[in-house]
Amino acid sequence: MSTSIPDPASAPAADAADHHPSAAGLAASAAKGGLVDIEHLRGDDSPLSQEPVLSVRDLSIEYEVDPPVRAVRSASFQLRRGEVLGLAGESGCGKTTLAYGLNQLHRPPARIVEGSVTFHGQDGHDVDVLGLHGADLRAFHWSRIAMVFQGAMNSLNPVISVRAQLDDVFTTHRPDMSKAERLSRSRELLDLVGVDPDRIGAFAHELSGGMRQRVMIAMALALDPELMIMDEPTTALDVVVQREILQEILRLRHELGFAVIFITHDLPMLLEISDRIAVMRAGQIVELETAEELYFAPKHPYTRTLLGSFPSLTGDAGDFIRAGYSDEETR
Ligand SMILES: Nc1ncnc2c1ncn2[C@@H]1O[C@H](COP(=O)(O)OP(=O)(O)OP(=O)(O)O)[C@@H](O)[C@H]1O
Repeated sequence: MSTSIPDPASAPAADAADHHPSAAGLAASAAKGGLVDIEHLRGDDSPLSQEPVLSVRDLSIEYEVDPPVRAVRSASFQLRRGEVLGLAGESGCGKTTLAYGLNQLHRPPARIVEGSVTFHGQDGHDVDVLGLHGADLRAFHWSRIAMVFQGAMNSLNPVISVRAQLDDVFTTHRPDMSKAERLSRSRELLDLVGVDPDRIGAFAHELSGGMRQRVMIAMALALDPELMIMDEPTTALDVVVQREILQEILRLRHELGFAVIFITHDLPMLLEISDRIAVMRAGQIVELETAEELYFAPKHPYTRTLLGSFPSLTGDAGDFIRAGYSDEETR
């Protein structure tokens, strides 16, 4: 059964802001309590447009094991150009399977059972993502949709330098670039993600975890993708580095205009960084709303349960997001 997802065009972010305290207000109050101590960087001049970059329709994915596991069930949503869409839900609800499947990065025993994924390129052409194969699919990865996953920083090759690894992305996907252009673009990318370009000759073991993850983000950005899928990209990092990298990601999407699908267990964090949040339960998207709507007026009982499972969001223990608002406003 198809999940009913509100049409993004009929639920603009501004609507929520009209009825509830602003996102910036959420952040300010969060900052006071300090538990989700990240700056709210979406800002009022978010690059969010109404134009879609990705349309997912009735996507179902199954693990062909005995008995089969239907990990994603008729997921439908539309992602807008420049939007940060948070994907929330308890462990095992299908977030990672969805993220890999919609990008055709899933591996057996996972199989796409039904559905469609359409990428709406900035060049005006639509791409049937699930119809891509071989060289076309490889070209599509990185250049249109890039992925950064939790262990990404550990997948940097330990025996070759950062320079060689960035170089590799360009020689594979942009064979016309000269050596000088590759070097200059690589240095520029490191600078963009907050790594000193002079570290370009470093090997992975010479870099901290945070720096390695930044290098992975630089690699993901190398070919100017229009969408970044980030699966727990900061979970393995300490809280301070996590916060710095989140700020960097949001600054970059603001500067470069790519959309982000951001997966994490950390609902308070998603409330801070996302334009909209999709809540998944047992393979289904049960609610998709602006962060404000989701927090102040959750519709699905599971969303309320999920919010309730973070005492800092709803209870007396943390009381940080509510700080500054009366109980009436947050009920
Ligand atoms: N290789 C596999 N074979 C069989 N079942 C699998 C496999 N990988 C995942 N699953 C099942 O698919 C479902 C969705 O898993 P998935 O990893 O996508 O969830 P998730 O929400 O990303 O979880 P987490 O937050 O813990 O990463 C779970 O029931 C999981 O047990």
